[in-house]
Amino acid sequence: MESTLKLIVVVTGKHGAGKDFCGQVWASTLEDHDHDTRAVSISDVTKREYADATGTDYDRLVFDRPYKEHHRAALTAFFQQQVESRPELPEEHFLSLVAKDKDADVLIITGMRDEAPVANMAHLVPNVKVIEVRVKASRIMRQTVPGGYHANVNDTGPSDENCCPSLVFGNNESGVKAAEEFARKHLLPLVHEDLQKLSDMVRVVPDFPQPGVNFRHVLGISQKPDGLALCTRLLHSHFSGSWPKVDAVVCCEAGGYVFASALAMWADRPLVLIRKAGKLPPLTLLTVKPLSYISKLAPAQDQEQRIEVEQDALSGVKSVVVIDDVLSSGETLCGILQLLLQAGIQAGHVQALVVAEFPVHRGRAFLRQQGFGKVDVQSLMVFGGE
Ligand SMILES: O=P(O)(O)OC[C@H]1O[C@H](OP(=O)(O)OP(=O)(O)O)[C@H](O)[C@@H]1O
Ligand SMILES: Nc1ncnc2[nH]cnc12
Repeated sequence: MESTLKLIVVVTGKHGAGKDFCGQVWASTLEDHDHDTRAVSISDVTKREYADATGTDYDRLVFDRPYKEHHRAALTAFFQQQVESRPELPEEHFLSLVAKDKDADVLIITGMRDEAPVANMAHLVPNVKVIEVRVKASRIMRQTVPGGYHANVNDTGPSDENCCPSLVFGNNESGVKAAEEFARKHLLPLVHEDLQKLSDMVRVVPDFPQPGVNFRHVLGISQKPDGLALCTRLLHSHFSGSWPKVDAVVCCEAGGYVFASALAMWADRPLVLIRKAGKLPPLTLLTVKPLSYISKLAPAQDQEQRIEVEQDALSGVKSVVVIDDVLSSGETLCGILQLLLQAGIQAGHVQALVVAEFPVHRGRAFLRQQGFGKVDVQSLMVFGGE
């Protein structure tokens, strides 16, 4: 599908948190900065089908809050029933929205019920960056929204159990101003032209390492004039956490070393190096992992790898950022996370930042399956797998 879309923002949060309000404000802030932005609700598709099936008024379901509240439980049951008979329906709804607004720069989607929208949907639009922004508001605040929080409404909202939103917006203060400020600070950088500049530095090599693969030479950025400096600056500024709270920058040989070393120096944080087994002196922690997606395609070799980290390098370390050049199948990041876990560092204290992600290989879904969904994973660029 030919598309100009660069960014899809999926807005999640509890009932009455102000998701639609935020979506509208963020869209107009991005518009003010010349990014063609559309804010749409994925539940409108279901509302239309529900209205057709039950003879209810579609316009009132969308615009009349009390009317919508009255039908909320029945609408939810209707959607659940539909999904039971057609499990692929959420993906179909997502793709139909994207197809409608494929000529925009940014699409802001509210109303999605998926637990982990980035892990579950991003592979469907592999050239577009997809992020989840969770809107959080106190119960008091949610009660002030017209037609907002009702004690009898299922209030669980999205769970933090095995997933981590890309960003969180606290919708508690001065309404429009705070939401505008959030869009300027956190969303505008995601469509900044510097990312395109970085992407232009990635050489595409057809039929490498196998016929049919378009290899993206992400590591080659560091061989371009100013490439490493640009990439380091972007990694530093795109990190959504707080650098002073990071105890160490963790990386695995070989690709990760280049970008992690430069970033660790820039952020003034110590490095922790993971190497293939047998290279680091004892005492070490060890794990066995399958090869990365791209290494599996290289000429015959073992299908497994043993990787190690020095125990001492992680002693006293509580919170880390993992840096890698690429995330594709997630095998490498999973191996790193297993080593960190052995050292007592839980997923909730790890953030991962990669230069390029290949969502078609479903790395995020794999990490969730392995129990690492709580790790906050961010990527500067995304590439399709063609
Ligand atoms: O998500 P995955 O499928 O694991 O792919 C990502 C990994 O692939 C590459 O490493 P590779 O293992 O090929 O080794 P290298 O860095 O030594 O080239 C890259 O440096 C990442 O670490
Ligand atoms: N096409 C590709 N180029 C470089 N690294 C990759 N990892 C997975 N797919 C890749």
